[in-house]
Amino acid sequence: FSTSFTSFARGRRGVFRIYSETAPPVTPAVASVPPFCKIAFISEEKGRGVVATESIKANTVIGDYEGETITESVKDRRYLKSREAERDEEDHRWLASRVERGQSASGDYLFGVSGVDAFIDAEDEYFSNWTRFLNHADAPNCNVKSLPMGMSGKPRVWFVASRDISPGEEICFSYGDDYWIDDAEPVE
Ligand SMILES: C[S@@+](CC[C@H](N)C(=O)[O-])C[C@H]1O[C@@H](n2cnc3c(N)ncnc32)[C@H](O)[C@@H]1O
Repeated sequence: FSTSFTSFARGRRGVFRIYSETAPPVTPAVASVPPFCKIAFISEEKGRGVVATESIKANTVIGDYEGETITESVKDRRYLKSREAERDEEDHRWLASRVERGQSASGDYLFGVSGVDAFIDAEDEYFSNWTRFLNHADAPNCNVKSLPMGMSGKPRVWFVASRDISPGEEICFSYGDDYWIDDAEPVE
């Protein structure tokens, strides 16, 4: 099964700069980082990312992409400007909760899982884990895999090292061409 990474608000980089001048809060996503890597500020363009602190062997499963599992129609109401008017009370509560907790709502952390009407939204750091900080690279050192249903009964998306990774290297995967459709271009 293939999986696509989705962005709805390319160019809204402001959301990534909010924390760049002050220490970011230790959210559950930040606290979940495993011993073999750390979350670090990479650059103004990329924001934060994940850097290996230990050697990681090729084919190591490095982690699962965790977040809120939502349907395509919920995803569209939350993030598409053209569908904003269709938001129901729950959608409004969801947005207010993000704002209250200082969480962005850019739509840049969505994984569409093939074979099922499901997107994993890892934008909210209180409902996701460290893998939300993995940045894109054209020549990545890890691959992404997915299944429409894992042992939890929900879709499963996970990352596997595609080659040996050395301490100090940024851990990245390829978001795919569809992610960078608007004005923004990835940097290496
Ligand atoms: C899933 S987030 C990755 C974590 C993000 N860097 C952060 O600080 O929360 C995806 C966003 O990171 C930035 N990004 C990731 N890889 C990039 C790259 N190679 N070049 C430029 N921006 C990148 C873009 O703003 C993109 O929308």
